[in-house]
Amino acid sequence: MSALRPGAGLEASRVSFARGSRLVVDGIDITVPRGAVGALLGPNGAGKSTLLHLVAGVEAADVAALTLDGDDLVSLRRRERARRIALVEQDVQAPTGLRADHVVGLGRIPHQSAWGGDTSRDREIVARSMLAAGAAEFAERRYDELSGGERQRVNLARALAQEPELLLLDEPTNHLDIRAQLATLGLLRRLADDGLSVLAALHDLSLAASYADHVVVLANGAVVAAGPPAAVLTPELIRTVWGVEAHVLRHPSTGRPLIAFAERADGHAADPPTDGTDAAAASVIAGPGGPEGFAP
Ligand SMILES: Nc1ncnc2c1ncn2[C@@H]1O[C@H](COP(=O)(O)OP(=O)(O)OP(=O)(O)O)[C@@H](O)[C@H]1O
Repeated sequence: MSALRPGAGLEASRVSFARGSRLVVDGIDITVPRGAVGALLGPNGAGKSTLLHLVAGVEAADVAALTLDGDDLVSLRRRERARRIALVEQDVQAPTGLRADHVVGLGRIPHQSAWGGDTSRDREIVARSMLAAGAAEFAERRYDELSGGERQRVNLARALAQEPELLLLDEPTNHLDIRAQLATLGLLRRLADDGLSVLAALHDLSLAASYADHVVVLANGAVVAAGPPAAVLTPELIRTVWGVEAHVLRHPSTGRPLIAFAERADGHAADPPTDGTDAAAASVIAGPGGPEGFAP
């Protein structure tokens, strides 16, 4: 990794945004240092997608101080911002009939001149991005005929093709089978290790704890906790924010938090485990060091 200057990465402060009279993002401060993976957690409607949109510039914050590597994002021209920040959204509209590799090629637009068209370098980056995101096998298929998980991989490839400094992802594991989830988060981890800043909204607390350096928990548009996963993801916090009972175990190989929910089928909280055996019954996930990529 290259030497970092102070303030490298994303620094967002006092980010606020109202829809009508309702403040849906309420004075949020968030930092994602260069080379770090940050996970944005919180219940439905907490404001995660809205915050990602505000950072990406899809919507304009009412109030915000946003810098990327010390540069003011708010005053940056749209094209420059698109060169430096990529957003993987949950639902992407693409023109009907477009091939998957052409959708990925859209990620090159901020780097191209108006009359230049695709260069061999653009095509090489598209192919490399599709391979990294596990989407190479769909390259010639129509995007609108792909499954949800296949489209999700193409969306990630498109963002990688943008060659951003900051990668924002809204539930990037949505629709993905477990192998693809682990491959995606492993890929994000490796990209961050190479210097990318990553901020992903996630619902799976154990996956977030396995791959993120830092988690930020939102509720009602505000940050309720932030810090290393092991410090933040406590049973008390999970009960307060999500209203569910959980046991926080240790991943047997990584030592990172592993969340086992303690809700019984009748809707009542289960009794806490009496020994460590419940840990084995919890869904054990591979942390960094698990599957290396999409190839079987
Ligand atoms: N287009 C919209 N018009 C009006 N309200 C909206 C719109 N989009 C989002 N909201 C509201 O803003 C709040 C924050 O929504 P947001 O999508 O950011 O939450 P989220 O944390 O991403 O939720 P989820 O986990 O369900 O994706 C919610 O109360 C939501 O209903």
